[in-house]
Amino acid sequence: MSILVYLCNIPQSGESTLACLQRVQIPSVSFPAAAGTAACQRPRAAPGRCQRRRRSLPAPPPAVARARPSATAPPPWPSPNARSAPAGAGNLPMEAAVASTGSRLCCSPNPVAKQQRRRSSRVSFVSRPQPRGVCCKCLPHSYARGYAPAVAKGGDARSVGVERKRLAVFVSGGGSNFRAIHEAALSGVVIGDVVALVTDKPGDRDACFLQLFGFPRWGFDVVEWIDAGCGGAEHARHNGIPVVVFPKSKSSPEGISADELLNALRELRVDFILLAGYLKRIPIELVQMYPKSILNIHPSLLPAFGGKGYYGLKVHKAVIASGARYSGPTVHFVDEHYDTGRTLAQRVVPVLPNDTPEQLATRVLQEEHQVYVEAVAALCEDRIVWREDGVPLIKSQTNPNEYT
Ligand SMILES: Nc1nc2c(c(=O)[nH]1)N[C@@H](CN(C=O)c1ccc(C(=O)N[C@@H](CCC(=O)O)C(=O)O)cc1)CN2
Ligand SMILES: NCC(=O)N[C@@H]1O[C@H](COP(=O)([O-])[O-])[C@@H](O)[C@H]1O
Repeated sequence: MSILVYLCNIPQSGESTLACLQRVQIPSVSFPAAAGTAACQRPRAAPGRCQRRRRSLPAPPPAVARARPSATAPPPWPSPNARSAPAGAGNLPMEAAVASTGSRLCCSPNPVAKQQRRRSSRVSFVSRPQPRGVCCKCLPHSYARGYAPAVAKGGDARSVGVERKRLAVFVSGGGSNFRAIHEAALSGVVIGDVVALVTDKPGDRDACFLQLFGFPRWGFDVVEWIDAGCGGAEHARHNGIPVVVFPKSKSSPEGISADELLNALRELRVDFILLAGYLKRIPIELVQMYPKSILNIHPSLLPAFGGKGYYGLKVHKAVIASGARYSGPTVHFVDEHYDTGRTLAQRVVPVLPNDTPEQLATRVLQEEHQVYVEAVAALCEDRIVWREDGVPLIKSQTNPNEYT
């Protein structure tokens, strides 16, 4: 049995390998791998040279093979007429009454599903410092329990007693929202760690850019291109974050199946999934395994301009063509359909009379980076409360009686 382990020279000048691994929160592992699992993505632009080394490893213990998550159906949304959420319906005991609305609030997410996801991993792994830093790569269902992430600098009183949440971010393109979330996690604004980047576009920058913005933008400055667009997977590789390719497709044959993805997320002990410009539908098995635990950011004021066909510049073109005077991003929980999950947060920006789709996209994107980080910070601090009619609210960090 053998896997490819790519060793890269990640350490910065004068930095020890271990310090480097702690800085980028990268596991230093070599582990058994099951045959035929998706290969990891080779880092492309890592600072040092990547050396490709084939190693033979013992076959994985049988326990590692294809353990399947037992997803539980999500609790039914409480009926608007319900006096209170049904017991055990995924809501914790009432948290408080909100004077302004007279409604009652409950907590989430569903502790039962969360407990199931946290079932101890049966993966054993051999962890030893690599001679020259480690690029990454976990093979999906044999991923070793990660290196305990270093506590991000900037941790403050908010983080005392709050367990750092483990985040998987899904991207298809440039990844500016992913980078904003990752930077917020490293700075301590978000009490969590990005432990995986999932993408359907692991590295084909042209296709990814075309995909997201729907047209070629050849001939403009490459730096702008990288900054503005296809870099989600690149940023992950640069920062030692494992990249998982999902789904499998002709353009990404190394991708994994939905079952393998569920397994990988459970092995990674992921608490929350954050979609950030991901263009594929999240399968219902994943939605059921992560009730009230998957967020998405959409670049319009949902429910307007959402659903199948509404992504990237297509959204902004439709907004401008409609004559709408305002637009803005929506952060919402994800259900099995495109953009129909419960809205959690929105920001508003003006649509100017001579706006081009690109100009509006830029204005909206600036707000996305802020509102998504705020929503993810609230999610990681358990500050999301669910009104009895099923509307999620964000409890203020400073005033527990204030909600948005
Ligand atoms: N189960 C869910 N999956 C996803 C959701 C969701 O709300 N529920 N959100 C999308 C993100 N998104 C809008 O925010 C979105 C992405 C893509 C599309 C779309 O029409 N896609 C095309 C295929 C595009 C491609 O593969 O290049 C399509 O399905 O025909 C609409 C909305 C992420 N997943
Ligand atoms: N319907 C989904 C959709 O259109 N998502 C949008 O894709 C862009 C991704 O940018 P990023 O890769 O720079 O974060 C963002 O504007 C996001 O709202």
